Amino acid sequence: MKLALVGAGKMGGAVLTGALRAGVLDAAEVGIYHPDEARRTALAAQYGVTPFTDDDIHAAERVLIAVKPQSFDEVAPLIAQRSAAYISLMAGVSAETIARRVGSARVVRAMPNLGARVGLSATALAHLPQAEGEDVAFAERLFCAVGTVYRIPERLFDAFTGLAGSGPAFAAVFAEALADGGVRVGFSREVAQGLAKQVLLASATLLGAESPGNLKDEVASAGGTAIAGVMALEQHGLRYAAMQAVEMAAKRAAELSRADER
Ligand SMILES: NC(=O)C1=CN([C@@H]2O[C@H](COP(=O)(O)OP(=O)(O)OC[C@H]3O[C@@H](n4cnc5c(N)ncnc54)[C@H](O)[C@@H]3O)[C@@H](O)[C@H]2O)C=CC1
Ligand SMILES: O=C(O)[C@@H]1CCC=N1
Repeated sequence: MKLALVGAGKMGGAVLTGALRAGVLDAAEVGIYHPDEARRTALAAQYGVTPFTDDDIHAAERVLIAVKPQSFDEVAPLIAQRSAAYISLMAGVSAETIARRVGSARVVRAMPNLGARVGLSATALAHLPQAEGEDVAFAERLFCAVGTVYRIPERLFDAFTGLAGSGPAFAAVFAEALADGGVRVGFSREVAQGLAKQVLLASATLLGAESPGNLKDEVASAGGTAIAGVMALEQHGLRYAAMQAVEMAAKRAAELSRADER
């Protein structure tokens, strides 16, 4: 079972590392492809796998595409072959488009998030009919190694990208803003950032067992401090801003699906 990774960056690297660690992939059967020889040699050494040449990529049984959507048009002819299965985690590039460009309809589409680095990705999966069976089962094992897999219709991928794929960036902005608030009320940046992170970690863990509304109600006592803060968030439109963030990110994913807007 030879897997070629094309695009060993932040997301491709996270999935590869998690799958090797979980034993879903055997390092001896994985290669990293990059057209630049020095780059593929360095990346392969970094992950303890094989550097893949043009010949190797054309002999691979499966190809994981983890380049930027904007690079796909340039990368597709380099990796195209009829007998391979392709798993893509690119935002906004449809399974049909991938199939057309690589010449194989054995295509599985995934949308993970950076939670993959810590085994907590929420990953969407969808596939073309030709990838039914072992191809999609393989993709499911791969992404289960880095978190939880959700089988959803491909028409919901842009929405999933807006909320789950992009969400860690929104949470990080909120963490940064909380830390700024801490600095404003007198803490050093270092202390404020540490406190903001711990608050989000504790809240995320608590949210594993209860709804967001309940958690808010448990913290916000009558006439207390938290409800005063919640009122400030509402006054300044945090809820609207968060909803718009998801909507705009989903819209951008839809734009990316049109080659001329990538
Ligand atoms: N970063 C994130 O949180 C998420 C990213 N994604 C998707 O993952 C994909 C990659 O994103 P990142 O990892 O963030 O970007 P990145 O820039 O870290 O990784 C892209 C990698 O592709 C490599 N590359 C470029 N051209 C290549 C070629 N011709 N052959 C082989 N490798 C080549 C680059 O050297 C780079 O290491 C994107 O399509 C994005 O939509 C999906 C979900 C979340
Ligand atoms: O490139 C991005 O912004 C995103 C995050 C989710 C998928 N790709």
